[in-house]
Amino acid sequence: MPSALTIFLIAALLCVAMLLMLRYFMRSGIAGIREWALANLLACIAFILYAFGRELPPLLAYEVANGVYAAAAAVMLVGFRRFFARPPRKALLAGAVLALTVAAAFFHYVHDSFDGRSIVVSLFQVGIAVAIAATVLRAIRVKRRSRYPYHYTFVMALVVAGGHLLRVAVHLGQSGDMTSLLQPSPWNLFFTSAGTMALPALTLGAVMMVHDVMLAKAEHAANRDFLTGAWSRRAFFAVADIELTRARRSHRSLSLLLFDVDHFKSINDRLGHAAGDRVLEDAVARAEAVIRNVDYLGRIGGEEFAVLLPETGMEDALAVAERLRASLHVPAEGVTDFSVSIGVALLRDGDSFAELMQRADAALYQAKRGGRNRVEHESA
Ligand SMILES: Nc1nc2c(ncn2[C@@H]2O[C@H](COP(=O)(O)OP(=O)(O)OP(=O)(O)O)[C@@H](O)[C@H]2O)c(=O)[nH]1
Repeated sequence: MPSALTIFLIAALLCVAMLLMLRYFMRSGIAGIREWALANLLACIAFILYAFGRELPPLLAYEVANGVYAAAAAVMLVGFRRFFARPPRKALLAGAVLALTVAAAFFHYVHDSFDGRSIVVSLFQVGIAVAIAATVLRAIRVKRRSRYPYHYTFVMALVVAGGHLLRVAVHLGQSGDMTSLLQPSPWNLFFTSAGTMALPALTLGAVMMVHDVMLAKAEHAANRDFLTGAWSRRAFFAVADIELTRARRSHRSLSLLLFDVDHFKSINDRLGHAAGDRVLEDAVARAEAVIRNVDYLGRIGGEEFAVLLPETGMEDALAVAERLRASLHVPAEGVTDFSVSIGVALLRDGDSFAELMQRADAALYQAKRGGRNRVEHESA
C-alpha cells in the first residue's frame, strides 16, 4: 500500500502537470485560466508541506499547509466565477481562508486535535465545492453545443463536497482514532488519495470548458460575418439546404426575404466607409430583433442580406418583411438614416434553393424599381 507521503508527492506532481497544461491554454486569453493555474501551484506547495509534515516545523506543516490548501480551493472557485463572468468575491474568500487558518491554529495551539483540524478543513472544502457546483449549474441552463464539460464539473464538485462530508462524519464518529494526515490507516489513505485528486479533477473540467469556448469561438469565426455577426454567405447556404430538406420532408412552408440597403453607395461616398459599416451593423442588430430565433439572417453580399423563415407562408413572410422595413426606417442614434428594399419568395414544390433565391432577387429588383423602401413579393 502506498504511504500518505507518496500520495501527496504524486498529487503535487499531478498539479505541476495541470499547471503546465493550463500554461498552454493561457494564450487563449479566456478568463479564469490564470486563477486555475495559481490554484494548482498553491495545491502543489500545500501537498509538499503535508508530505514532509513530520520533518517541517509545525507552523509550516499545520497552519501554513492548511492555509495554502484552502487558498488553492478558493482561487479555484475565483477561476470558475471569472470564467462565467461572475463577480470573483475575492475579499469574502480571502476572509474565509483567513478564518480557516485561524480555526486550524486553534485546533493546534489551544486545543490540539487532528479531528478538529480535519473537520474545519473539510467543511471549508465542502463550502467551496458547493459554490463551484452552483456557479457551473447556472451555466448548464445556457444552450450550448456540448454540455459534457459543464455536467462533468458540476458532478465532480458535488462528489468532492460529498467526500469531504463523509470525512467529517468519519472524524466525528471515530474521535481520537486518527492522529495525523500521514498515518497509514485505511480511512486516512482513502481520504488522502481521493482528496488530493479533487483539484486536478476539477482542473480537468475547467480545461474541457476552456476547450468548449475555444471551439465555439472558432465555429463563430467560421460561420459568422466578421462585421455584422450575421451568418456568413457560406454558412447561410449550408443551413438553407438543411431547412429546405426539412420543409420538403415535413410539407411545411419556407419563405425567404432578401433585403438590400437603399443607396448604400451614396452613404459610403457622403459619410465614409465607417459610417456605411455602422449602417450594416445596425441593420443586422435591428433585423435580429424583428425575426424569431428560429429564423436565419445571413449576409449574402456587401449590403445585401437574406432571412430564411422556416414554417412561414407568404402572408406571414410579407408581414415580417413589412415589420422589418418599417423598423429599419426609424432613425437610430449614431447611425445615419437609411431604408431597405425587400423581396419575398415562397418555396415551391421541386424548387432548389438557387431558384428560391432567384425569385426573391427578382422581387427585390421590383422593389428597387418601384421606388425603394418597400416590400415586393414574387410574381405568381
Ligand atoms: N461600408 C461598407 N460598404 C460596403 C461593404 N461591402 C460593400 N460595400 C459597398 O456597398 C456599395 C453597394 O452599392 P450598389 O451595389 O451600387 O448599391 P446601392 O448604392 O445600395 O444602390 P441600390 O441598391 O440600387 O439602392 C458599394 O459601394 C460597395 O463598395 C462593407 O462591408 N462596408
